[in-house]
Amino acid sequence: MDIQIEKLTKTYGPQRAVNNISFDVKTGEVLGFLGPNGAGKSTTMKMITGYIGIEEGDIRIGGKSVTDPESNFKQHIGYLPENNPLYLDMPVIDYLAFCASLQGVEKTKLNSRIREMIGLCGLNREKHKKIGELSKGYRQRVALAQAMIHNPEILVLDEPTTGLDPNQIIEIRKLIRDLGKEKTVILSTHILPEVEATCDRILIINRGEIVANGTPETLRKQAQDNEVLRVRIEDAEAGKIIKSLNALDTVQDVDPIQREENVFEVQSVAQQSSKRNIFNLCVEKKWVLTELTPLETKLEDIFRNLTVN
Ligand SMILES: Nc1ncnc2c1ncn2[C@@H]1O[C@H](COP(=O)(O)OP(=O)(O)OP(=O)(O)O)[C@@H](O)[C@H]1O
Repeated sequence: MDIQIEKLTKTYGPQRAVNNISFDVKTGEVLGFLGPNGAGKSTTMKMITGYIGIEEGDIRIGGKSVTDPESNFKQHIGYLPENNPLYLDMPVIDYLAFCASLQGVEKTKLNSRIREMIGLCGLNREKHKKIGELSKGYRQRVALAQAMIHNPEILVLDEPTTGLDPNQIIEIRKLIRDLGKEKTVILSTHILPEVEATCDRILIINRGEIVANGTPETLRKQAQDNEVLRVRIEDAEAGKIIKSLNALDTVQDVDPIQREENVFEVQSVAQQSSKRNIFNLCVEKKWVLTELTPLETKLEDIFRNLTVN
């Protein structure tokens, strides 16, 4: 089920938490929502799930506006809020049964659905404990189980792996990827490797505005106007190599790498590649080229450049 966000705005007092943002999410897509603290991620997610109202703009879910009283959009959405309001006195299994009935899961399917979620979220040993007795990570698993209990077509997950141990993080990321093949998933996180591991597309939001939207590869390409190559050339003197590399038309800058003999970072002029020129130079000079690797811009750098103000 597709989601369309159009010119969405939300103001708290004098502050615009979300400022005129528009984006789409398609079925079978996992969208990673990134942004520094206070950027407006949770506010956007709360509007998508109907937790708070829309001030300006529109959200269409499966083509229908959430402002249409007949759209029943909430039944299609599973939501893991940032601070999940779990009922601490309820045993896990009763809580899931309660959530399932609230979400309208048919009575005949209730037990099998609860069993499935308990297995999927690794809650078997804890299922009879009260939620208040669970560790932080297990509470997060219960929260995930409740978000998925009614098998919704859309999942909105606000920092889904917070508090989980490394094994469970790997399992939950795999689960999100698998779910994302058929469902529409939006997840927010501060963990950049998490986005690379789970998301098809990244949206970066800063001070309520979208500052980037694309696949990790596209964002890297956009950020990297100039090719940077790591080059190792042997059987020649470093000074001569630097001089010859600098003389190539496509090369803008050459930096020798400290502590590594005859290794250089070569930056090309904008929109040009120096790979062939470097190879041909080594052939001509009879130098041995043992490394020629493009250096990628790290997602961390892209994020910092777009969000540090
Ligand atoms: N109920 C509220 N009342 C007043 N201001 C709010 C309220 N909720 C959020 N804000 C403000 O709106 C801005 C965006 O907050 P939001 O929680 O959406 O950010 P976020 O990107 O989810 O941040 P974080 O990564 O820290 O969770 C913040 O400046 C926040 O202080």
